[in-house]
Amino acid sequence: MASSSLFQGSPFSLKSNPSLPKSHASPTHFTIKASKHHRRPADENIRDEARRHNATHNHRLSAKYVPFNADPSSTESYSLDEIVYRSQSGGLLDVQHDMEALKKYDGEYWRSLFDSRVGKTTWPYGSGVWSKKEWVLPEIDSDDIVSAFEGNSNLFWAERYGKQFLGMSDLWVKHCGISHTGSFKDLGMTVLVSQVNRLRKMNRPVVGVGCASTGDTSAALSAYCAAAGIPAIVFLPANKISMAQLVQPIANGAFVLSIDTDFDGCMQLIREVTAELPIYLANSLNSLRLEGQKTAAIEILQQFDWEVPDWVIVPGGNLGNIYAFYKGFHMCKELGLVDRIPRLVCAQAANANPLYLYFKSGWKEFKAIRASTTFASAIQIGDPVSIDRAVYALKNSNGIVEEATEEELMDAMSQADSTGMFICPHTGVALSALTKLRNSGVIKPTDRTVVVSTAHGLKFAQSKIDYHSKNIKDMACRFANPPVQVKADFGSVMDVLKKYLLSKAPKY
Ligand SMILES: Cc1ncc(COP(=O)(O)O)c(C=O)c1O
Ligand SMILES: N[C@@H](CCOP(=O)(O)O)C(=O)O
Repeated sequence: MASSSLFQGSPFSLKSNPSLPKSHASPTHFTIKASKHHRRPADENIRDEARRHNATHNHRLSAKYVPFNADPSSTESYSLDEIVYRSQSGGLLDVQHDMEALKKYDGEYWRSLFDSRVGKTTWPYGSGVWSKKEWVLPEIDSDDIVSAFEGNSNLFWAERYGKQFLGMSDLWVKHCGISHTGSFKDLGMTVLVSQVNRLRKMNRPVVGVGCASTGDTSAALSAYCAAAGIPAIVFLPANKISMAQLVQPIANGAFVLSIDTDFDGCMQLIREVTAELPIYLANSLNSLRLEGQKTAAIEILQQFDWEVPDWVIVPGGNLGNIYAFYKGFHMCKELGLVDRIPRLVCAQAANANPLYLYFKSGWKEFKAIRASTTFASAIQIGDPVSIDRAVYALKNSNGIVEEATEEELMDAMSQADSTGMFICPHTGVALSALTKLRNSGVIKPTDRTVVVSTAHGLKFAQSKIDYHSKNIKDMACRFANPPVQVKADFGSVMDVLKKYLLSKAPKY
């Protein structure tokens, strides 16, 4: 157990509430006292209030960049205040936390601290990301944080979908896409843009922030930059993202380049450009992003009262997120919040499946591919930058990779919608993977399974319109539910309604 003295100087220091006996000190006490008796002065906002509290905190926790999966003898590391995306050898980087310092607090401490912050407006902990600040960017001043109180997304019990289509009783959909800009990218972008905000205050040479995107990273980057007054530059593959996604950065005032190439071409260009110009790279090649995204994994455990699900299924494209989930789960295990991690499944569209092919080869040879058009357009990626991270995550979680054809993913999306969800095609990919693993008996009927929904269905309304109008070449659109055209007279309306009600009437 953590001794009470360990709470001193912690983010919820005893100094905040010296009247409490040390044996009863807990993060929760601070919050309860604050919410019951404290009234913010009229001329103070929640940021000012946080600044006043933070003056007593001492930051003993830290994090730095190290080469990803480095040899234990490696001494290469960089401050998070440096602008660096690659290791000396050209490999990926990872954010490494001072685990010894974090381990001074036991699992119960962290569980209570994180639980105590849910549902509050205390800056910045009202965010599902920043409620885990000590594990994300422990050293950033709360005043520098750019947050839309992202995270804390719904974990939806997919009761009807699970029962009707899969014979499952414990199926959940983590709605990461019901968020500020409509995708899980908000979780990572709050962290990256906050760090940029800090760098700019330190007069580091960052004029703007840029990304290549299939539509969700660009939306999140544009919104967070707009909130902070930082220029955003987005490279989009022309005619390959949805209208709703295209209009997001335009509306948020970003500098939008529509480029006649695919995502991989845009990614290559933004890497070259950010090496030449004072533009900070916002794609998940930048490991800062994954620090925010990993909090979705912690949140899932928290929502299950720190019980570990058996499976978590994540749609994969550039492959940062599957590693972020692994990292979040692994940190919870290492720091004693839980005693195991779930098995991970990465789900890819068959039209954009380089990881699946690699997995099927027994991890023998990775080949980048040219991804074909897919309704899951945000994962139309053939040369994922985080391939090494994904393989690491899957190997260390006894993971699996599955794929879904266009028809499978659209049918799964439509079936899910018919049970009250309104999911994106990428979530359809994940649900198809689940169906295959259920049919093959790998996932059992009673296994607690979480499907990660990565974007809001409204961003992909056109794909649903095409499906329900049976307007897709070579697709049966078996679950289409087109509107019935009917004349504007009582008799005609009654006729179609009676027919409908008869088809729905219970058979006794
Ligand atoms: C909606 C959606 N789902 C899934 C993904 C895949 O995430 P990742 O690139 O981290 O694999 C992306 C982006 O790539 C996305 O925008
Ligand atoms: N789906 C992504 C693709 C880029 O992924 P990133 O996580 O590396 O930024 C998008 O929406 O752009």
